[in-house]
Amino acid sequence: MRLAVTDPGVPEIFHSLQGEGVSAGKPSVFVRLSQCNLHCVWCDTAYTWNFQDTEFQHRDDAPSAPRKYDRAQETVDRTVEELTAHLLALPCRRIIFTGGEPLLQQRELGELIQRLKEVDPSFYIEIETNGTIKPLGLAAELIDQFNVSPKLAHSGNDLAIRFKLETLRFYANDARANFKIVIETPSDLEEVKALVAEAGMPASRVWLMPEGRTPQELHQREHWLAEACLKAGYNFTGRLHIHLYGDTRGT
Ligand SMILES: Nc1nc2[nH]cc(C(=O)O)c2c(=O)[nH]1
Ligand code: SF4
Ligand SMILES: [Mg+2]
Repeated sequence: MRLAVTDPGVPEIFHSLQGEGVSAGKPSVFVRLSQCNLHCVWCDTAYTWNFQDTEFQHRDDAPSAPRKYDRAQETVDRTVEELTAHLLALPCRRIIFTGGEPLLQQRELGELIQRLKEVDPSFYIEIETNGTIKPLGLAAELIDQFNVSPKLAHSGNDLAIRFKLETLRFYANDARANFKIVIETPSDLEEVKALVAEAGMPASRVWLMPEGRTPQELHQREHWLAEACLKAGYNFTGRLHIHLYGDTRGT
């Protein structure tokens, strides 16, 4: 499987508190897989996809110098066997596969989860996914919780690649899925309401989260977003890890 790295050659696997959404505050092991099928302008893990041979644009780009990452330096490959051994040795059974988009590697991911649960059925598996890819096979069967984060227009992705109605309806009909939508401005609320209605997401399984990669940016949005959640009946989530550690790999 292809993973992101904290340092060249070191896979980004780390023990931290889940910072976002329904399980916020829970001790977890994160496994960050490389590669994404979307290219959000504000993505905080652009080192999983914004490689030198691509044309993608990101907010961090300087006008004449796009911020691009070296694919070889930013990725590392590990077999399912190696990852199984690595995760079994860690003192935490809540595993969160994130990325990038982890379902791009769902066949191997399913095998990895199967091996983990064979050894220890108490493993609890969350996945952070952008909601454009349906889980299949072992992944569909064995993932305990889908944290689905559909992207709005402000992400900069074309509608055709970021919005897959049938896939969102699939998640809306699966009680293991909850939705975590990144919000930038109060005007995003109308887009959220239309999305929630069209996909049939129950409001009780919808979390709104401020966009921000610094405590200051988050703070600016938290107050009006909390009010908006109260008014519309959605859940609110901050980004605990940004307040605790800043925008740092491996946290
Ligand atoms: N602590 C912590 N919580 C997180 N929840 C979702 C994360 C992600 O990057 O997907 C994340 C992350 O990177 N760190
Ligand atoms: S879907 Fe997630 S990982 Fe992919 S570009 Fe958007 S924010 Fe980044
Ligand atoms: Mg993150």
